[in-house]
Amino acid sequence: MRILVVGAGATGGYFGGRLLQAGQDVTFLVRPKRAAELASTGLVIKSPHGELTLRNPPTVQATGLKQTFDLVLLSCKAFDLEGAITSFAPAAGPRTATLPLLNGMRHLEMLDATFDRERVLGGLCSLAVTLNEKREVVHLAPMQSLRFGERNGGTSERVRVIAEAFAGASCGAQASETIIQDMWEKWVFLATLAGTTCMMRASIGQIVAAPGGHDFILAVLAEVAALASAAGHAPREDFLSSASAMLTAKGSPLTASMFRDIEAGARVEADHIIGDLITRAEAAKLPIPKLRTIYTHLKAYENQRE
Ligand SMILES: NC(=O)C1=CN([C@@H]2O[C@H](COP(=O)(O)OP(=O)(O)OC[C@H]3O[C@@H](n4cnc5c(N)ncnc54)[C@H](OP(=O)(O)O)[C@@H]3O)[C@@H](O)[C@H]2O)C=CC1
Ligand SMILES: CC(C)(CO)C(=O)C(=O)O
Repeated sequence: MRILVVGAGATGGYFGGRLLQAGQDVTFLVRPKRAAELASTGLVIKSPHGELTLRNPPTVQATGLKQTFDLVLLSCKAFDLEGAITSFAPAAGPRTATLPLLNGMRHLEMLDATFDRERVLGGLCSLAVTLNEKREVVHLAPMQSLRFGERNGGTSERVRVIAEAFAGASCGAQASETIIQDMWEKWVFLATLAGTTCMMRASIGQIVAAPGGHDFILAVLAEVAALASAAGHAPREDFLSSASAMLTAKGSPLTASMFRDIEAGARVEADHIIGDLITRAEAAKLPIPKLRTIYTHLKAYENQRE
């Protein structure tokens, strides 16, 4: 199976690197700066699951994309999606499956508009990864999971083939027969985690230890969960109880990748992760006072960066 990983940042570098390590036919679609970095230092992964340096990982730049691939693993940030779609479109033939790893949901509609719905799978990843100052991929905690599946549910031959390609990569990848529900639940968790830790500039444990912190987190969770329910994807009971526990755990160092981006002064996916929820709340006429404050805060941060 020929796999094109779009982006060799934190998530793309991690999962693409694990696939390469397992002997899969992987090429990274990168921009010039990242191409030069990878050519000079290789792709370096530092992880509790094992460190890895891949010298000269196969890369291609948009102008050099001449052939189609079987699978596109899409790992850009939401604000780069339009440009990324234009770049990888020549690699997506009629039988190419695109598997996005982005948080949120709105990217599915954007991908459908270019590639048609049946060529776009559902997907998500759960792990904490970042690029350090040496541009190495640093995996911050043992948790790792990547899920993918048919958006109409059930399974298919192409999903089975993708699962086979991931089988030797030991990166927690697994097919799902309920991927859209899984993506909604991930969004509920992430929006609560990113919204609260970014606004408070603190980890879950530090927020919980502050007066009103525990209740604030649960109130945000309730707002996002109500939106998922209004969209027909009410979070499942077991998800809600484990999410509530993780999001209110005393002493927890947990933060979101968006929090790490803010700490680094980097751009954030405010519109994709929180703004899209506000749009949906307005359509459903649901009150979301906490999410509105979080969104104002993130947009003010973005204004400050300009
Ligand atoms: N980091 C994490 O722990 C997690 C992140 N996510 C989600 O995964 C998604 C990706 O995040 P993450 O991996 O952290 O982001 P990064 O910023 O680390 O990586 C994104 C990469 O995409 C590349 N890119 C963007 N546009 C293009 C293009 N047109 N052609 C080629 N490469 C391109 C960027 O390249 P360049 O270097 O040139 O800018 C960058 O290397 C986000 O939606 C995030 O919310 C989900 C779970 C965990
Ligand atoms: C939920 C979490 C923390 C793990 O995947 C995440 O998606 C992120 O930090 O962006």
